[in-house]
Amino acid sequence: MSQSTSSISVKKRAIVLGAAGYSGAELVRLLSQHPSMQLVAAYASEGRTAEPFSSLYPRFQQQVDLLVEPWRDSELTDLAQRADVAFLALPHEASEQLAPKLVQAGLTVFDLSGAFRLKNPALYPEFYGYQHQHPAYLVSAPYGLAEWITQDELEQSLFAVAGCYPTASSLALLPLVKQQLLAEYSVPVISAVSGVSGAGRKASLSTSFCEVGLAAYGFFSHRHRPEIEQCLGRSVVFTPHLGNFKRGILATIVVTLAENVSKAQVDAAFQHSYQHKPLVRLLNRSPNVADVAGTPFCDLFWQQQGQQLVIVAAIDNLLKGAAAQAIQLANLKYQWSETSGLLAGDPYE
Ligand SMILES: NC(=O)C1=CN([C@@H]2O[C@H](COP(=O)(O)OP(=O)(O)OC[C@H]3O[C@@H](n4cnc5c(N)ncnc54)[C@H](OP(=O)(O)O)[C@@H]3O)[C@@H](O)[C@H]2O)C=CC1
Ligand SMILES: CC(=O)N[C@@H](CCC(=O)OP(=O)(O)O)C(=O)O
Repeated sequence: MSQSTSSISVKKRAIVLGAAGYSGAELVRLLSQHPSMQLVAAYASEGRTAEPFSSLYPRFQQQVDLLVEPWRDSELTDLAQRADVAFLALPHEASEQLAPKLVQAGLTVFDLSGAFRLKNPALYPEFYGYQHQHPAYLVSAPYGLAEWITQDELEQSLFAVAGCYPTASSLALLPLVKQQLLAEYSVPVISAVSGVSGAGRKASLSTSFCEVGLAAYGFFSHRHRPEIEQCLGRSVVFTPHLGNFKRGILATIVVTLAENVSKAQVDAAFQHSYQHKPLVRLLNRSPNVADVAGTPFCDLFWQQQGQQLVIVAAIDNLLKGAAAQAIQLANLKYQWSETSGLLAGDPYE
């Protein structure tokens, strides 16, 4: 067997569902350049006609040559003979219906939606507006926060990739929670600003150019609050904001430390958590969304005064908060380099 044939034969064959959307488009871009995965098909909703990816996203002309086809459940027939891995960038309810079918068809599934993130099915009606139909998968699907996932969890076939605001918030807070550095009574206060791509590509008045300024929303009621609380095992106050920029999230988090926690202990908690994690950068200056937009990194910074600690986290919502984290999880699952396919060829302008 020639070298090129043998290297092609070990590649995982990937499909993307939701490829016409913002996070799906990032999956298509990243998978097209991934050394160990081959993107074999990309799908949008059933109502569409097949269209070149580069006509949906003209900046990819002469870079990504692929047809985005309408998804029909008939694709499930013999799918395992054509693909190994599915990345879903779909609305939550569509993912909830499709992911179990894809797993049963024999594929490994990385789901970017919130459909499998919450362990408690009773939370779905309140925070997602529907009754969960597949609670068994809520139990088995690992929560896909890549820096904190365990080897045992990586054995599973369905991954609930962490949400965008929760990725920034939990990466900032978990080192302190794990080292028990927070005051018992401290309720972390998370204020986070997202760019408009966080709301998806579909047109809506509230995200149109002339409407977006800078405003808070979702007070106490956003579906990411229970997700962050589940990840940390403690209550938080979470207030998202929509800002007038395209992509990125900046989360500013205020906590109260336990008595007598030193700066050295706080520094050590972050160093210990992330010293071997290539996609978390610990900064000695305040992070800027401009420095992470178009990258798979989470930038973290903290400042302490007595028992008060402010942590700032910045990510690209579509990358570390979605597509890049899904690929990072696949890299970990298949024991490739954690950053494989994530750092080269960044076309963001
Ligand atoms: N945007 C972000 O920052 C983040 C998004 N996510 C999650 O990723 C998912 C996708 O988000 P986003 O990219 O913003 O969404 P978009 O609205 O930009 O794209 C959604 C995609 O899903 C397709 N789709 C919709 N319904 C169906 C269906 N029933 N069957 C098959 N395909 C369907 C759409 O196809 P068509 O265009 O043909 O309608 C489109 O391609 C969501 O669950 C979101 O919560 C996660 C983290 C961050
Ligand atoms: C700006 C904006 O509207 N953001 C979305 C969250 C982004 C997203 O799609 O959420 P997941 O990460 O859970 O998938 C919102 O507030 O609902």
